[in-house]
Amino acid sequence: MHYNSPDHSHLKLRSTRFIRRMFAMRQLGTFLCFNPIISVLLELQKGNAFYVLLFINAFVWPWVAYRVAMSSADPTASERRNLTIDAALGGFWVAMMGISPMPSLIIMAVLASDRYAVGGWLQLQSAMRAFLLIFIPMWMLNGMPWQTSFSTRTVWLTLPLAAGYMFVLSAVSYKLTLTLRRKNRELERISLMDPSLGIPNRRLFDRRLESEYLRTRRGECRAWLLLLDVDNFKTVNDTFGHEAGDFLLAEISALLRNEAGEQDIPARFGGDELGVIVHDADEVGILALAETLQQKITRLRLPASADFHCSISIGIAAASDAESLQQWLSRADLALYSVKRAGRNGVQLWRPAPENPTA
Ligand SMILES: Nc1nc2c(ncn2[C@@H]2O[C@H](COP(=O)(O)OP(=O)(O)OP(=O)(O)O)[C@@H](O)[C@H]2O)c(=O)[nH]1
Repeated sequence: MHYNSPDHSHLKLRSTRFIRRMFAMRQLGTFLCFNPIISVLLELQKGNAFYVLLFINAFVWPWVAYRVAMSSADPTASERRNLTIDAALGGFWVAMMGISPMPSLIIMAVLASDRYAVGGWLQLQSAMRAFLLIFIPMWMLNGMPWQTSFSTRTVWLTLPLAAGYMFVLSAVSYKLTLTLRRKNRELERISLMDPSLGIPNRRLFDRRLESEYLRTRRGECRAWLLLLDVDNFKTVNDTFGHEAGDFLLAEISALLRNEAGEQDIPARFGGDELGVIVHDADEVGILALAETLQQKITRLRLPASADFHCSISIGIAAASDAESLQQWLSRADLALYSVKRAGRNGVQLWRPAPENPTA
């Protein structure tokens, strides 16, 4: 059974783009090769049949290759075969020109760099094989000529191929590199965000936690960690459904995004647990932020129930009190746990135990 995965149309679009790009490059390449080759063929006084063949290669073959690839069940593989056929055709014309060095070397260089740019060493290997497979017998049948001299006209007609095609090839490669860079950045962003809540995920959270901890140790800022856990979230799911639970988490995340400062990081810690790394604050400021969050979360409503009241427990720890990253995290967790144990809906700041006055 043929199965069209959700990716199918995307893959098809990608191979269509590849074939279109190759079509444009082939049109340009065969056109630029046409002029120096015909110049050498005229110098060698080849028969009319060669001119017709060259015309077909330059102006008909790109269309045939395009049609064949587009109608193939595997367009990319078909286009790769076309690239190998290009090399075989190149081998034929180099043999017919008696290896006239000026156009032959440039044609071989263009064929090699183009194949390598598209498919690396493997594509180049099959192109080289195809080139030699046609070149050797054709050159032998042609009487193994060695055409060492070439006219000024041939030189002038070869120059656009040497300079123009290589420039276009570099421009295409550069454009592809830019696209790849953009996609990499996008992938990196996706891998660090929680897709349903639109805030950073645990991976980014852990990274930033470490950098904020180190900055606090260096005295550059005073970072705090707030861990937030929705109270009785399971009951929300069980009473109003999973979608209502998702809605509530999304609303809380939006609130965290709005209330957090520009340099603070709200993130999903996992499940119904969220966190905020506050870059720089004093104790008064951090407690004020926690209380604001608590009050605003209490005011959230579910679309299905106007009577619903949500509450949240918040544990806080200062990076400056902790001797390690793990200790910072576990102290915020301990503070959160003590709010839960005390009946939920509260804020607890982890503080060092008071010194023993008799000690
Ligand atoms: N809707 C929804 N539910 C989730 C998601 N992630 C985790 N949960 C649920 O969140 C619930 C968390 O439940 P518990 O860890 O028992 O905590 P609680 O019910 O909030 O109780 P306390 O934390 O003790 O107040 C579980 O039922 C999870 O299935 C999510 O992305 N969406």
